[in-house]
Amino acid sequence: MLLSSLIHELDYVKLQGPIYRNVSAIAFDSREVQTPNTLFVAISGFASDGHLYIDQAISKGASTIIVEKDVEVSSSVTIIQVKDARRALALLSDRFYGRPTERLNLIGITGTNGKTSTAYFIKSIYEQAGQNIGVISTIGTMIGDTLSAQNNTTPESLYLQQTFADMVAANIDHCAMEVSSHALNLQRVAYSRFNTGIFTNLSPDHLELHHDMEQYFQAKAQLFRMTSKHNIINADDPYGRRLISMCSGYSTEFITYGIDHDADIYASDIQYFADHSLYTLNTPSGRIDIKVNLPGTIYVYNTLAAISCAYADHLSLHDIKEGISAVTSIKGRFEVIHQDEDRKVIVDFAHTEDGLEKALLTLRPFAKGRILLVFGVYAADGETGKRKRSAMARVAAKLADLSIVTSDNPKEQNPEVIIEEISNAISKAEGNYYTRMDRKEAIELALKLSGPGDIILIAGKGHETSQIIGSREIPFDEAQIVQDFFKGGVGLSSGV
Ligand SMILES: CC(=O)N[C@H]1[C@@H](OP(=O)(O)OP(=O)(O)OC[C@H]2O[C@@H](n3ccc(=O)[nH]c3=O)[C@H](O)[C@@H]2O)O[C@H](CO)[C@@H](O)[C@@H]1O[C@H](C)C(=O)N[C@@H](C)C(=O)N[C@H](CCC(=O)O)C(=O)O
Ligand SMILES: Nc1ncnc2c1ncn2[C@@H]1O[C@H](COP(=O)(O)OP(=O)(O)OP(=O)(O)O)[C@@H](O)[C@H]1O
Repeated sequence: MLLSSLIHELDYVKLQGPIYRNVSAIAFDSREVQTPNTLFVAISGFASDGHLYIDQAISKGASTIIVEKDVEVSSSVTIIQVKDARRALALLSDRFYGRPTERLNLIGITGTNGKTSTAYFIKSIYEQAGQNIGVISTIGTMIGDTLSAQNNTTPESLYLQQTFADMVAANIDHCAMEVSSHALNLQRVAYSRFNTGIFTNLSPDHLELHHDMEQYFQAKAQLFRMTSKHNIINADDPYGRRLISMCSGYSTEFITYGIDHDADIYASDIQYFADHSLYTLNTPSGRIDIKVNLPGTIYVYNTLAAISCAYADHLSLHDIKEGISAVTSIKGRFEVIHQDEDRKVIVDFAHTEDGLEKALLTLRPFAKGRILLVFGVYAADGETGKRKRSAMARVAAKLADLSIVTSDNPKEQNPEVIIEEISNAISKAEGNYYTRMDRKEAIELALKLSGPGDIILIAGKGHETSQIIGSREIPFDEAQIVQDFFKGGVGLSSGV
């Protein structure tokens, strides 16, 4: 593509060098520059600075560089200075890949918890209605039956636009994607054309980036100014109600869903069972009975979010009902990985205090024996990390009978310090706990200590198949550990 066309709508501060030159690829990481005539975008990051790698990018073939700062390079290289390199990257990626979201019904899902499951419920409903739909989520990107892994919940704009273009090429008409608050603040979704935005809920998370709940809320709220057709909002969530007031001033139509408050789309007559829930779905165009094959209130909410989206897109109540009941499990979301007459072992991605509380509350009414919880708290720096660890510890102390405190993804932090902080907080809240730094040993200990009627909840890593300790990523498969344990049949006690 010709650089002059690519930068046609780019708002730049300074331009130096030829613009009638070819752009063969775009990169924002010098290590990814592979071909001559690459356009390299230098991003001033949190940990490093892309401007430091401009020479490396040029030596590998970059001939156009987007910068935020003054730099000196050879006159054969085109330098374009912009105010915000991440935003420029998003614009250029959209144009480079042919504005793919003009040809997709793009549905963005944001909120602290429930984004992945909402996306999968949406996928199932649209497929039931015979539609082609792609998904971009923490679990990976799904195009057709192919699931590919990605680094972020919401990928950087370059990869995102490339994925949208792949979806268009595969004749996909709809895309349900998770939109993280990082993505909104860091311009990853700028220039993506969202038809629909969905808000699930807001509770403390990612405060290392957003500092406080107000900033976190404002980050999420940006999505609802980017939508052209529908804003779909959980009316039972306090931040959802704030968002409803904000959205009532926008031209985009909004639809509310909920259980407790008046909402356009709501669930009534809810019956909870150990492995599913039943409810009556009420919409302005009729009622229908719904079966959700994942237990607890959270999946009533997540299905209502998905249903509201399908309803807004005029899908039938019949397809909605069938699509919801066709979801029998979602990887790492309340996934039962072992069940016999004595014990049930569940892996769940609960990694926030709200998620952990909801997971434990879902289990409690159906636990004939005790609830044994294996959990850690992933690394978060400073006061934010300390606050999160004690909040999750208090939830564990209150709602689990016994916790085995262990490592999550400690990354560069000292796992012993993290575990000590959690266990001190459990102790202060008068909960029961053991500690095992090695997560495999922690899981095995919980299984050994479990007795008839007990439920073992392994929380925090869900679908993940590795653990990050220091800078090393080590393969780690919780389902496999549990299966191996029961195959070996070692050391099961009759309870402690
Ligand atoms: C905190 C955060 O979001 N960081 C993102 C940010 O990294 P950064 O600013 O620290 O990058 P940096 O290391 O300072 O490097 C600056 C620039 O120099 C470039 N570079 C660097 C080294 C080199 O040799 N050459 C080179 O060109 C880098 O590619 C980058 O463009 O910009 C990078 C490039 O886009 C992202 O990959 C990176 O996401 C990291 C991997 C990350 O872990 N992010 C998490 C916190 C995140 O985004 N999470 C959300 C929410 C998850 C949820 O749902 O809970 C998500 O959407 O995934
Ligand atoms: N509506 C909800 N309210 C509170 N907790 C929830 C809700 N839905 C799911 N959870 C909890 O959060 C965990 C993660 O769920 P899910 O993956 O759907 O959320 P998410 O928003 O996509 O999170 P992430 O972006 O971190 O993957 C679940 O395993 C569950 O414990």
